[in-house]
Amino acid sequence: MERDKVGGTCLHRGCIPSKAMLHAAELVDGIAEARERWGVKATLESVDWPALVATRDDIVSRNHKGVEGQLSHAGVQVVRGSAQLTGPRNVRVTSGGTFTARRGVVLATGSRPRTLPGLPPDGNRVVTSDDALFAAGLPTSVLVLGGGAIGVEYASFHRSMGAEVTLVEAADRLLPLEDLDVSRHLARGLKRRGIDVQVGARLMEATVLDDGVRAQVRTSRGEIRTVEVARLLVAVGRAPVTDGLGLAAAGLTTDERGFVAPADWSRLETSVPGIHVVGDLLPPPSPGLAHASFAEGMLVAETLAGLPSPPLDYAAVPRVTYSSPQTASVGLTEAGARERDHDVMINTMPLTAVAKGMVHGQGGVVKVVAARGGPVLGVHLVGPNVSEMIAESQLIVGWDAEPSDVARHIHAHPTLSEAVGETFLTLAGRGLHQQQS
Ligand SMILES: Cc1cc2nc3c(=O)[nH]c(=O)nc-3n(C[C@H](O)[C@H](O)[C@H](O)COP(=O)(O)OP(=O)(O)OC[C@H]3O[C@@H](n4cnc5c(N)ncnc54)[C@H](O)[C@@H]3O)c2cc1C
Ligand SMILES: NC(=O)c1ccc[n+]([C@@H]2O[C@H](COP(=O)([O-])OP(=O)(O)OC[C@H]3O[C@@H](n4cnc5c(N)ncnc54)[C@H](O)[C@@H]3O)[C@@H](O)[C@H]2O)c1
Repeated sequence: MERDKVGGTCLHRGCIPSKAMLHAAELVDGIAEARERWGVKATLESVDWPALVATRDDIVSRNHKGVEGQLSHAGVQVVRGSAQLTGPRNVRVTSGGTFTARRGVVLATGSRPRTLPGLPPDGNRVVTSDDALFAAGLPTSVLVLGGGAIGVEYASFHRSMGAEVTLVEAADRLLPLEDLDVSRHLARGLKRRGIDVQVGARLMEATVLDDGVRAQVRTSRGEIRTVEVARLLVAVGRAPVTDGLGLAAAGLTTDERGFVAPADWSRLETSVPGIHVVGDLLPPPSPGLAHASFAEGMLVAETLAGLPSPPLDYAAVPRVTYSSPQTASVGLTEAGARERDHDVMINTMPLTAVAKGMVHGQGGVVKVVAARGGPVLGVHLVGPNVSEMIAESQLIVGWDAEPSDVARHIHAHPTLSEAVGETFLTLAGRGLHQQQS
C-alpha cells in the first residue's frame, strides 16, 4: 500500500535526487580546480537549474519505472492510497478496500522532515529538504540549520553552486555521531570552501522578509550575528510517520520519540505477533539509512517466507556523507571504542601522503580504530571518493579482521585506497612511510 510513489523518500526526495545534484556540484567544482591547478582555461558560464533538474528527475523517473516494473514482475499488487490498521491483521485503504493479511503486516511508513516551532516552512524562503528539490531556482545565499547529513550535503551543494552559505549546528561539531576527527576534517574542508560553519550555535530569531529571511544566530562565543539570506533550509532531523496509521487499533504504541520499536529485533517483529517494522520507523540502533532499510526489508520478507536470513549487523553498516569533502565510516568511533573499554590502537594518515591524494589535492584523512591485539573496530575516512572507498572497510569490520589480515593484501598503486592499506600496514607493525606509535 502506497499513498504517494513506490520508492519512497530515498528515490523521490532523498538519496537519489540529492546525489544527482551533488554530482553536478562536483562537476562545477572541477571547473575551478581545472583552472586553478591544471592550467585548463575554463570558466563557469552559468548553471541552468531547469536543465539540472530535468537530468535529476529523469534519473529518478527511470528508477521509479524500474521499481514499478520489478514489483509487477514479482506479482506484487500495489494498492494506491493511505493505509490504516483496523486490527492486528486488518488494513483499510482510503482509496477504498479492506484487506486481511494471512502471514503478517509490515509497517514501512518512513519519516518526514522535522520542523521547528515558530519556523513553518513556506516552500520558498523557509524550506525543508523536500522543498529545496522543487524550488523555482537556486538561491544566492542560504542559511542551513542543522549539521547532520542533510545539512552538510545541502550546504556543500549550494556552495558549489555559488551561494554564500552559513551552516548552523547546535551541537559542538558537525555530524555529531561520527568520530571527532571526521567532524574536524569535514568542518575544515567546508570552511576552506568558504562556508561559514557555526557549531555550538543557535538560531535565536528568524524574520521572513519579502525576498528572504533575516536570522539572528548566537555563536558558540555568545556573539549575536545577523545574517540575511535568500533561503533558510531547516535540516534538524526527521520524524517517523505514524499519524493516521491506526497503531492503537492493532494494539501498538509508539515510543516517546514516535518510533515503533520491535519487541524482537532479530525478526523486527513488534509486540503484536505478525506485525513487523522496518526502515525509518525503527528507533536506533537502526540508523535511518536507505541501505539499512533495504536490508531490514529483506530480513522481514525472508522471515515471513520461512527462508533463512542472516542477522543484521548494524555495527557494520557504512555511513556516508556526499558533501565536498565526503565522509565515510563504518564501525566504532574512537570515543565509542573507549566507552566500551577497548584497549584501542589508533592510526591516522592524511590522504595526501599517497601520490593519488596529491593528485586530487583536496586533503582528507584515513583513521583506523583497532583493539590492541584484536580486530579492527572502526574505519573513518574524509576526502574525495571516500564514498566508494568504504566498501573494503565494511568487510574488514564486518568480518572482524585484524590489521595484519588486511596488511597482507596489496593495494593497487596509485590509488587513494593505498592510504587505507598503509594505515593497516603500520598498525600491523610493517609501516612503510609511518612509524608505529
Ligand atoms: C535529503 C535526503 C537525503 C538522503 N540521502 C540518503 C543517502 O544518501 N543514503 C541513505 O542511505 N539514506 C539517505 N536518506 C535517508 C533515506 O531516504 C531513508 O532512510 C529511507 O528512505 C527510509 O526508507 P523507508 O522505506 O523506511 O521510508 P520512506 O522512504 O520514507 O518510505 C515510506 C513510504 O511510505 C508511504 N506511506 C507513509 N504512510 C503511509 C500510509 N499510511 N499509507 C500508505 N503509504 C504510506 C510514503 O508515501 C513513502 O513512500 C536521505 C534522506 C533525505 C531526506
Ligand atoms: N548521505 C546519507 O546517508 C544521508 C543524507 C541525508 C540524510 N540522511 C539521513 O536522513 C536522516 C535525517 O538527516 P538530518 O541531517 O536531517 O538529521 P540528523 O538528525 O542526522 O541531523 C540533524 C542535526 O541538526 C542538529 N539540530 C537539531 N536541532 C537544531 C537546531 N534547532 N539548531 C541547529 N541544529 C540543530 C542536530 O544536532 C543534528 O546534528 C538521518 O537519518 C540521516 O542519516 C542520510
